[in-house]
Amino acid sequence: MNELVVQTAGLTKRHGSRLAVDRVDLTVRRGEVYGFLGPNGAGKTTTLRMLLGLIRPTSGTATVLGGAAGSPAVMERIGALVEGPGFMPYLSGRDNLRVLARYRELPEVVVDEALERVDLAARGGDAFRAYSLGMKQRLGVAAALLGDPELIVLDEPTNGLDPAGMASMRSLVVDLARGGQTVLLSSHLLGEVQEICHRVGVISEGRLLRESTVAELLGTPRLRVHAEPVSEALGVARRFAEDVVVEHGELLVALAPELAPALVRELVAHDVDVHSVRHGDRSLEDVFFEMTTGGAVAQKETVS
Ligand SMILES: Nc1ncnc2c1ncn2[C@@H]1O[C@H](COP(=O)(O)OP(=O)(O)OP(=O)(O)O)[C@@H](O)[C@H]1O
Repeated sequence: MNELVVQTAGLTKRHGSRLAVDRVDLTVRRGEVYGFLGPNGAGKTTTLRMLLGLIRPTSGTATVLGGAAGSPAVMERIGALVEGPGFMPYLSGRDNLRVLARYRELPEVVVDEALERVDLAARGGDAFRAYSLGMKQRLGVAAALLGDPELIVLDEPTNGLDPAGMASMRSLVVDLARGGQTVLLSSHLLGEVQEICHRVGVISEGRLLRESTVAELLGTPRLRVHAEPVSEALGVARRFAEDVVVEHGELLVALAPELAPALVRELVAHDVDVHSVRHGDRSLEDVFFEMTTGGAVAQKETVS
């Protein structure tokens, strides 16, 4: 599981005076779904294109499946949906895949296998132009799956899809990883990354700000406690956890949920009225906002 499928060192791409990707060191491990997460213009597509050898880095290196990014021997083992796939509108989905399979000298059987995996077998005979956006995206993934690649690179695979299309794309990605394939996908959707990725790399303005598991990124779970008087509650809570803040009149306590009953007992023993205790986990969105703006998650009040 710890074998590195992708490793970059100081990967940099400059367009004129603009640094699109700035000294990125990222690692993707075999068998994982890696989420490359960042706002529009952060440098995700540029990085993926360098990993696929579609553009050359200005400096730095990228090793993919043990070889140089973009080398023919490596590309044979990668499937990618990075630029919109160039399908022929009047050919059926199946015939479009047949063309690709023939070009790559793959046996015909891989076409139906790929259609099956993306749940398009029943509509494989329909013309590409008659496909919904979701079906077009799925066909793009099917094209990436031809030849059973070890690494699948998907640039914003759910972009433009409706909620049902997004859900089906997410479950497809999860299935691919279950089948042993490594998936590197980019996204600006935090919830999506939180739901399906094992590890994430957070990129903003060309810099990789952090690379870790989603759980590590979210940190210790928090309890959100509505209790009064707040100053008394704060004093009690600080005996349980170092990290306690007051937010919108409630305490946010960095404490495992199983310790909630003990905290409540102690609050009550100190004549504090406990109105509610909820899980107050930070979302990936909060963490992301903090990282990319360097600001606080929310307005914090100070209580003396
Ligand atoms: N060929 C190019 N010439 C000049 N600037 C470019 C070129 N390609 C990308 N850029 C710039 O590099 C930066 C990173 O772009 P990139 O497409 O990699 O971002 P992204 O994270 O994929 O964003 P999006 O989600 O919008 O696709 C942007 O500021 C973009 O305008």
